[in-house]
Amino acid sequence: MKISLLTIGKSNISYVNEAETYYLPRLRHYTRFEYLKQEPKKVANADITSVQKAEMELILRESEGSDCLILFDERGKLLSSRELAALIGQLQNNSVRHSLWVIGGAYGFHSDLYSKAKKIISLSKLTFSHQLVRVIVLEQFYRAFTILHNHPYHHD
Ligand SMILES: C[S@@+](CC[C@H](N)C(=O)[O-])C[C@H]1O[C@@H](n2cnc3c(N)ncnc32)[C@H](O)[C@@H]1O
Repeated sequence: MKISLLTIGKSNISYVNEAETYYLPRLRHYTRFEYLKQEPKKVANADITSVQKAEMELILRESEGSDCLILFDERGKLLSSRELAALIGQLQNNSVRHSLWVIGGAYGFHSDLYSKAKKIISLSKLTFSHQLVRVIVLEQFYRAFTILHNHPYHHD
């Protein structure tokens, strides 16, 4: 299964760049992994809902080529690392060809987007910056694949 991770928002933070340099080759050792970075939408005289709507349209356009849309959102379902690994394994076993996982921008997702997603995953009850979530998700994807391949990285 190809995994695409779509991120929305600017990021020139060195710890994010370092995490990308560290985890992307490790992840690509296990799977076809596409990392898509989109700039936040600029809308004239923008209110938050208009920005969310423009970003939802962008996400839905990206999702046209995939067969499973998954959102990261603090209001979603909390998963352990083993449960995340199990979800990836389940998608692979269900012959999902291409899953698109999305980290929202500074304002989060438009309310209409939630019903279009197959899963909504929370990484914590805390709200993190979109930059920090990139680091967490890259590490958790890597951890998930080491779990699926019984490689000694995850210990519980
Ligand atoms: C700064 S947060 C969005 C802001 C927040 N929704 C709000 O109402 O202000 C940016 C993105 O990071 C991701 N995110 C932040 N905290 C998260 C968490 N605990 N679990 C999963 N995703 C999270 C989500 O994709 C979110 O859209």
